[in-house]
Amino acid sequence: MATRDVSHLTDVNKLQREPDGSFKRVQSTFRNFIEPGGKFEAEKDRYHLYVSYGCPWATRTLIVRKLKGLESIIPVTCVSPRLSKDGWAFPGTDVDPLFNASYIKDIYLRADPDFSTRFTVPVLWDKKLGTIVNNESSEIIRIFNSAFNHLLPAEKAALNLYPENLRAEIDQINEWVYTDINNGVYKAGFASTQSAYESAVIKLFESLDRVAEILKGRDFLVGEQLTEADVRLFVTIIRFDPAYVGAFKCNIRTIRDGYPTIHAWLRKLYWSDVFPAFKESTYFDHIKVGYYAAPAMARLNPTAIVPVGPLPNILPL
Ligand SMILES: N[C@@H](CCC(=O)N[C@@H](CS)C(=O)NCC(=O)O)C(=O)O
Repeated sequence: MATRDVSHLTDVNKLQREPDGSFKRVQSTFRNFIEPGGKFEAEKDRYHLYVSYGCPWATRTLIVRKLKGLESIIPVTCVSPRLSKDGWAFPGTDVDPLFNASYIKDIYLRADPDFSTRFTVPVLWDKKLGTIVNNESSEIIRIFNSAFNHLLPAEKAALNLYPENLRAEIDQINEWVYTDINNGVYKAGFASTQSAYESAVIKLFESLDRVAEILKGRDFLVGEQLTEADVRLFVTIIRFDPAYVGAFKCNIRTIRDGYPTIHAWLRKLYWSDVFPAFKESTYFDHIKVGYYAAPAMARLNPTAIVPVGPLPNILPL
């Protein structure tokens, strides 16, 4: 498929920094919902999910897809763990079953030939209309949480990760967890000045202290049940010791040695028999290769050597 040259948009080494050296994430572009009577209706095998197992944002959608039992309704395809100068590529993990595309950018340019921001994962693709429904993980998990319930067995339909009575508290916690922790690790890792790095890393650890307090004597962040707030935090914390401590210099403390309450919460979710989605959506090999050995990370780790530790990647309960 002939596509225009978008190389200036796909190379993470050329990401623009703010004048003070800090990293600013671009807004996602495709922001549609799946709803009855809308342009995008819930149907089996109409939608396709593209992910990277290394990417925390994409992993949010993988976890919720499994928690809700959507595996047979929404198939998934994973890119190579090595983000290249041309962006996410196929194969490497899976072949693209829809278009045999070489890159995720090819999927975006099918939906919008003039697309001109970042070619990110996750991507929720609509096979019927041949376009992208949504490329914002926080919205894709809300879609998965509720839009397909009528096609699911009662037990899966009943699982609600964003219940009405907890929404205010979930929204509130999501806001600072996103800014200081989920995105905070990237702000530290992608900072191009000492002061931008230091302010990001200090804010990150202040917010981890705050999470540690909340999790004292509790298994979940909000209420007495699993919510999307846990999913959104989990994907960053599971990557913390294996990737962010080293690759992004988030090394004031580790989770396993410095944060007993967060560490207990993390291991309970990862090893949970009730919610196997957490363990089954975690691929430490993709995570380590993705952050340490991808061409896109060459500026941060020019040798592309992948660290052996921590061993094990996650401790038993
Ligand atoms: N807001 C997006 C962010 C997704 C995102 O930044 N994904 C990264 C991978 S971890 C990506 O695809 N980056 C490729 C690029 O920026 O070129 C979401 O949460 O869905």
